[in-house]
Amino acid sequence: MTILIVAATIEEITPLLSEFKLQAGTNNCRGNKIGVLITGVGMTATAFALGTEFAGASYDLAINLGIAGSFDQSVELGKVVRVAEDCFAELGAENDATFISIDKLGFGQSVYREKLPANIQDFAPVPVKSITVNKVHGNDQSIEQTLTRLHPQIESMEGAAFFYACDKAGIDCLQVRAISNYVEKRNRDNWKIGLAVKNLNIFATKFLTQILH
Ligand SMILES: O=C(O)c1cccc(C(=O)CC[C@H]2O[C@@H](n3cnc4c(=O)[nH]cnc43)[C@H](O)[C@@H]2O)c1
Repeated sequence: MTILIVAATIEEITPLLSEFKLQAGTNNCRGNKIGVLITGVGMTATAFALGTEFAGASYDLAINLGIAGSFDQSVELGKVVRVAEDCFAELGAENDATFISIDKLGFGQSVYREKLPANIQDFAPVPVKSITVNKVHGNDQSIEQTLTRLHPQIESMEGAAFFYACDKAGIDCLQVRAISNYVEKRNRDNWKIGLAVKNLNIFATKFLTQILH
């Protein structure tokens, strides 16, 4: 099996890389080709890195691992979720108080979905609906407007770009994120990045162990 592991920063997947003795670039692991791609934070960096990668190599499955913010404050920090659907939340035009999506403008598609191979559906975590943003929400009014318009459960800065690139390249894709913070007025003291990274890597290690046999 050929797998590409994609993360914005190396810190988010360091425990996984250590466990499987993987490095950024191409690795041979138990007879499987495993690529590790560190894209940098944000949609532009992700799209460029994946476009470059997919131009030179094909994979059976690409996995995006990262942390994310949860709009729902009843979700425990550290929880691991699977992004079934992601959306370029800001791609479109403002018309005074209303927002016109890229779909409605007729210039493209804002929503992309995971594409799971049949054999991994049984052990994937709970599915959620995510949005991808250039500007992390940190204002009560804009959070309320986004919740009303898109009904997201979580947000990240890369997910939709990951799905977009996989869709264009025709590669199966899975996005798994652990909740590091709530989407609220910015308060870094409340973030639990260490816990989210730990839980994300526990999941990813089990997952990779299962699919590599
Ligand atoms: O210090 C800040 O205000 C700040 C704002 C945005 C992101 C960060 C990070 O350090 C993490 C970047 C990384 O994590 C993902 N992430 C985590 N939480 C969120 C969120 O609430 N909204 C959007 N993205 C989030 C993101 O995908 C980045 O890769 C610090």
